[in-house]
Amino acid sequence: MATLGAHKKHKVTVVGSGNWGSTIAKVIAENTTANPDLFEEEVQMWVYEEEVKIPKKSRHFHPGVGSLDVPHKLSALINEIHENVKYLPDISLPHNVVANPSLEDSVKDATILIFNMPHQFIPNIAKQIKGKIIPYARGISCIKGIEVSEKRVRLFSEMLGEELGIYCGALSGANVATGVAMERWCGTTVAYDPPPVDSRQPTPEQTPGHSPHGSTIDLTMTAVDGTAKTLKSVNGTKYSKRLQPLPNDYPPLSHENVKKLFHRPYFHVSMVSDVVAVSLGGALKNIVALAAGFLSGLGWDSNSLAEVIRIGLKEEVKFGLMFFGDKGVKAQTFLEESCGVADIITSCIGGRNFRCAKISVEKNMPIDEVERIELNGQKLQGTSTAYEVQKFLTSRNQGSEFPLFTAVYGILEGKYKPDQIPELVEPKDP
Ligand SMILES: NC(=O)C1=CN([C@@H]2O[C@H](COP(=O)(O)OP(=O)(O)OC[C@H]3O[C@@H](n4cnc5c(N)ncnc54)[C@H](O)[C@@H]3O)[C@@H](O)[C@H]2O)C=CC1
Ligand SMILES: O=C(CO)COP(=O)(O)O
Repeated sequence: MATLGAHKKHKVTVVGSGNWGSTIAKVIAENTTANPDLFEEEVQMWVYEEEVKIPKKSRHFHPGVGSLDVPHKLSALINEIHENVKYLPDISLPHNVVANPSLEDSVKDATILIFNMPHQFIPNIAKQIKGKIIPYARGISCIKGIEVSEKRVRLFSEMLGEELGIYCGALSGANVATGVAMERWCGTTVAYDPPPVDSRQPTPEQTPGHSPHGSTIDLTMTAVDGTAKTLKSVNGTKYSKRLQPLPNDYPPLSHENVKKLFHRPYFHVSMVSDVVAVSLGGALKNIVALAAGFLSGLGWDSNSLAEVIRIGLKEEVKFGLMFFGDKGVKAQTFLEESCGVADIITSCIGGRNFRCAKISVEKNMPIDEVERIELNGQKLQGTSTAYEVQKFLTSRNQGSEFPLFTAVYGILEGKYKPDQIPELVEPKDP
């Protein structure tokens, strides 16, 4: 897409610096360097500050050098040695990744915000940056989780869009972070489907030939003269305030340009418009991976894991169509894209949820305890998602329609044993 007339560049901030947050900052920083006409080279990465010691097994630890054996601020250490020794050890980060411990400062000038942290921390982060970001900023959520309140379930792309008054897309795929960080080939799916925010002057995001909106757009167009009306909803996402068009002096955020922010030779991006399936696939597969881990812990083999994957995929699609059917979700996205089938498979082979669930059965230990011992501060997303999904299904009396999700919840609660999974997921006679 031509960038004629554009003279500003997008400034990108990654909000989060865990295992995946640091990896995606690396990917993006490589791409801002490769695309200097579109993006400012420096990528800010917000770091939840903590004191860390350089591990003795790290290549940065030199015995006898005293300063290396004392606690350091994580953000300062990242900027000094260009490595996140706690959450992404042994991977060099490009020098244009700049760690920033101040959340407000890191986001203040960004036109593109990449949200990438364990989902339980997002509501608090959204509260802190509300009103402190550029009003026409755009977001991409890399978060694999969902937000559940009393009677509704929200994607984090929706939640961030609504709370911050910006458009937010989603990135998700079969992307165990260490493999991506080591530049081993995989695919990912990016959903980016912003509404047309100006009826008279199409925004640069409206790429010819890109007819993105997955479902009927129920929104009030804004006008260029300032008599803009409030956008009510886009694909069902309610915006608390008017969506601001991206000024024309920025390069358009077309699918082509968004892809340039993420695509690498080792990280192949498929652009879609189905934000729901991309977000839900990433969230729900974490529950499925727990089931696979429980069975693997019993010593059951790949046949059992394949059955868990099959049933899990079916429940993902059903959940999407049942609760987000009005938002343009497509079964095809789950079945064909990395964010669906491929993510379930990798997560049931090598993800943290799988590994910790397996160990919890092998050692007969609560999974929270395994998480604490094994993950060095990284967070499991499947356990909280299993509870959140169950809370939502129970409030609608629909738990029995999702037997695998319900079985995982029951195992976490101690109500069932992992070897009961087969009988729990067996279809009941009508
Ligand atoms: N690690 C992986 O292989 C992948 C993870 N994801 C998803 O990416 C998201 C982020 O995960 P990771 O980067 O792996 O995180 P992580 O599991 O490494 O979590 C640790 C992060 O949480 C931060 N943190 C701890 N306490 C905090 C607090 N009170 N407030 C804010 N931040 C706090 C830590 O500073 C650290 O950055 C999750 O939704 C995850 O499901 C997606 C693809 C791959
Ligand atoms: O999302 C992932 C792979 O795509 C990683 O899953 P875990 O959080 O279970 O490690």
